[in-house]
Amino acid sequence: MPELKLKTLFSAEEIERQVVRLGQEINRDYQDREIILVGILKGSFLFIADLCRQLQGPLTIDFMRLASYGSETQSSGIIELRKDLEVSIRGKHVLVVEDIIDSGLTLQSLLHRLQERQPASLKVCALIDKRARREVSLEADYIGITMDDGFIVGYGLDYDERYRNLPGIFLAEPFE
Ligand SMILES: O=P(O)(O)OC[C@H]1O[C@H](OP(=O)(O)OP(=O)(O)O)[C@H](O)[C@@H]1O
Ligand code: HPA
Ligand SMILES: [Mg+2]
Repeated sequence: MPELKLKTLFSAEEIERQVVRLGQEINRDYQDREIILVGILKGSFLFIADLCRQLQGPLTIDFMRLASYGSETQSSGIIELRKDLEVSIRGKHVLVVEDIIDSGLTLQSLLHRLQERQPASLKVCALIDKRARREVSLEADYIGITMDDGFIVGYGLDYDERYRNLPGIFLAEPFE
């Protein structure tokens, strides 16, 4: 695979500022209500690790693994469930933690699956909201950073499984 040419879009410091702000908003809204944080693997692993350390109320953490991009830069449209939750969410306050909402297809499939399990509430926190390629009209309840089009990597986001470990978020220039 050729090396991508990367341009800094959001620094680690900017991401940290947004994670702290999101934590404050979530703390204010949930107060002492217990949350089940649902991280969507793999992309959200760094975001949920940082976000959960900003949260002050009682919470538990579980993960789902959904995938549709593989080695492409556009959604295949087929949202594959590779790992389900291990806990029941019935009657619980669920907060989904996503790294990015792009076409919206992953979130649409996810919310459909989770709503059927009758949680007390179901909200979404997304670090990145990329609106240019949205195919379904969905909004997150908590949004870190909004951006225009362009394929990004870093802070959990990959291209063909690489670059997830970068501390900031970068624009992959060949895909602009
Ligand atoms: O709004 P969408 O167009 O559906 O895109 C968003 C989803 O795509 C990516 O997952 P991916 O399929 O790449 O799996 P990964 O998290 O394991 O990288 C990303 O982590 C989101 O879950
Ligand atoms: O821009 C992106 N980068 C990495 N993964 C993604 N999944 C949806 N959009 C993106
Ligand atoms: Mg991916």
